[in-house]
Amino acid sequence: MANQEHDLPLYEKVWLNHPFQRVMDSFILLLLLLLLSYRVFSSNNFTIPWFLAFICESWFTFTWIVILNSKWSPAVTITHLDRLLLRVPELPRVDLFVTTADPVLEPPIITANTVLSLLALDYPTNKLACYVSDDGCSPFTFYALLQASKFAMFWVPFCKKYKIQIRAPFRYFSNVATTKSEHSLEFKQEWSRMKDMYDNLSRKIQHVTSKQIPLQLDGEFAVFSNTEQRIHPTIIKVILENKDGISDGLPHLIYVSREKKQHQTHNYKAGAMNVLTRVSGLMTNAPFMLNLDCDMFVNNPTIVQHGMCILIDSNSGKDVAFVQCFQQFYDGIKDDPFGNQWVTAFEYVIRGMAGLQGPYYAGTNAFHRRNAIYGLYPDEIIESGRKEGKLGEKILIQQFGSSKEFVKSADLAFDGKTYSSNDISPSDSVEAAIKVAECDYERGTCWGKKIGWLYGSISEDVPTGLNIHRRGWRSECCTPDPIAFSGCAPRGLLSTMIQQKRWASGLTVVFFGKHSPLMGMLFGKIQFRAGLSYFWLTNWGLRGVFEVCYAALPTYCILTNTNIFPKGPGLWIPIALLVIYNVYTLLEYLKIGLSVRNWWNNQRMSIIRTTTAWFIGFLSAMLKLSGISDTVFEITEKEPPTSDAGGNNEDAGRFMFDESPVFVVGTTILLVNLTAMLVKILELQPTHGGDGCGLGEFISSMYLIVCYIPYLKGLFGRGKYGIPLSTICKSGIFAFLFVHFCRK
Ligand SMILES: O=c1ccn([C@@H]2O[C@H](COP(=O)(O)OP(=O)(O)O[C@H]3O[C@H](CO)[C@@H](O)[C@H](O)[C@H]3O)[C@@H](O)[C@H]2O)c(=O)[nH]1
Ligand SMILES: [Mn+2]
Repeated sequence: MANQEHDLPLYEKVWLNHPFQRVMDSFILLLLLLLLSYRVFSSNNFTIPWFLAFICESWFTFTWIVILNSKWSPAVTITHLDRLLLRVPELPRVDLFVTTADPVLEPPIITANTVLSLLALDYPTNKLACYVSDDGCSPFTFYALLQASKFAMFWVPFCKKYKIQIRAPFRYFSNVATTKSEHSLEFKQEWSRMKDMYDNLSRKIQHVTSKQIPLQLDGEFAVFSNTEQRIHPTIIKVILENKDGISDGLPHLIYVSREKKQHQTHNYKAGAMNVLTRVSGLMTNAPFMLNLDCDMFVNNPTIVQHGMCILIDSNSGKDVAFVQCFQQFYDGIKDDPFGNQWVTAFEYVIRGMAGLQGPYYAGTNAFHRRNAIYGLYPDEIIESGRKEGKLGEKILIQQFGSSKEFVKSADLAFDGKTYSSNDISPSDSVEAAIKVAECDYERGTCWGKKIGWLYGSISEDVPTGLNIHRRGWRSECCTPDPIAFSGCAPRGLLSTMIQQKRWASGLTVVFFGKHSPLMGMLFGKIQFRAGLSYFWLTNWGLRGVFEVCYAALPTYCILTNTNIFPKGPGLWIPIALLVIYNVYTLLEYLKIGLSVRNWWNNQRMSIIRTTTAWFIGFLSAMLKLSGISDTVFEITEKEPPTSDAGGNNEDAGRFMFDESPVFVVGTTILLVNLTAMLVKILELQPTHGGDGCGLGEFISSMYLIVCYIPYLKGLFGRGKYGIPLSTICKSGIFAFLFVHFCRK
């Protein structure tokens, strides 16, 4: 009987079928092809604009095929915790990674909450170790973790005793009403005690970070004296150590700030992740790792069990390298005005990828198999060991660096062996760990090139995932109820644009680099459809170029009184496309319970984002690829938890601008279109013998203006709600040049 239970699968994968979606997708594709053939076969004219339109539309058709390919075989995974729990003694160890990089943009209280939610996971605590990487080298962050670890001694038992779901205290206390009568008196008392303790904790952290109370850099903190954010030696501190290996205590908690030297690149988050991988390899060497950004917290305390159901399943889990959970956000502004909650992308595209070789790695909310990160191929594993003969120590040192201790741990990881619980005592390995966190450690090794998190792109997540898929691994989504993790999305237009620009730029570098999906398909084991679905993601920057070009065409036509769209019956093709595409996407939104407003906001933002942030991102990627300037990882600002937890301040959802070049592009597009409208209405168009501009161009230009209405308001807005004068001037010059060039 027991044996039989052992054979039951721990998870199942179910493919979904959406016939309506397939019909609509195909119909839209048909219309696109019709439009293309119209262009080819109409003897109308073969002018440059006509040709450009053809190129752009071919691109859009290709993009549509990519999207349709990604969406067509959606799958969900169903995990069986009950079956896993029959094997509790054999549950594998899991190392938990959190990254933070700036105590101002990422308030330490947020990181502390992430860590608290991890410490309180429903998983044997002797099998967990939590590592925090602090690229900010901030005594404040360290202080916050130290205080949080003291609070954890009360918080974790409280959560487990009362089966609390949300174990990040700031969220728990902000949205749970606990004075309900069904709660016992004992619970209410403990609840208030916890709340007082948490308030006290956050007040202390607040006082220190706001420098109301100066932090003395002595004792535990002495290592932080004489450090600068970008120049300091490695600091590793074991904050909590589960010395007796008890399963219902607290996990290990380790603070890591890798060495930084002036003028030495540190490869941003990818560099931090590789250091965490090595440090944890020395200390606990768990076969699996979970990585979270500091702005995410555990929303489902059983999530590690869910993840393990997939990864240790003896059948279909064998070739799964990582398990990706959706990125979902709390306190999202109503109706998603800046389009950064990505609900439909996860629901349709990423679920779709899950039915192919698997979702891409999104940088956070993912469980990784350690030896896959170390470069193992799935077919090198047989049963629990490694098939091929062992790599010699010499080769391992070449690949993994000169730490003998680390090489030994990597060797164990390759063999699928782990340290026995009794051997684990993180504080014994601090010295060796400091060494592997040094700047020069990676020199000449394969870190960041072939193994670990890959360097070179500021969207390190995508090439890292591609590199894993390239070896023939699969990945899976894990979407339990309640949702696995919850985090904060950028709150304003500015931070959204910074994030979008970074993604587009990083993804473009990937697209043209040696870790591109195409290379993975040609020379690696990325399956055809999976590789194609990666195009959806890696093409974001390129999409910006085509959309800017396509946006310029109708205005050019209006200004010069020419046309790119068919006239007469042919006009119905683009019009039908516009209408049907919009109705179809609207239905997609309604189907998963989103509002019409949400749909429109996202629709509009997709135009604004593509033509501005993605376009600029593409340009910056080109500068990087041609070696002119490097790109930097600009960190998204995270809002500290405030008293008005609903985010109901008056600025929420309002468009605010600054002097960033992304707004110059948008304002230019708007100004050019307004000019074109003016020219049309005042009938200032040149007259010539040819075929003049028609309804198609007019509708396109109007549609763009409607999308850009927030910018139109910004032209007249004041203060932060207005587009800065300098931006308007720059855009004015660009717009003038464009109009002038057209009229010539
Ligand atoms: O030098 C750095 C820069 C950033 N980070 C960390 O990277 C994470 C992500 O940074 P954030 O500013 O929050 O960026 P987002 O745009 O929200 O992140 C998304 O995009 C990134 C790639 O651009 C991915 O790494 C993330 O996982 C993904 O959530 C945070 O934990 C940072 O602390 C570092 O550790 N070191
Ligand atoms: Mn983030």
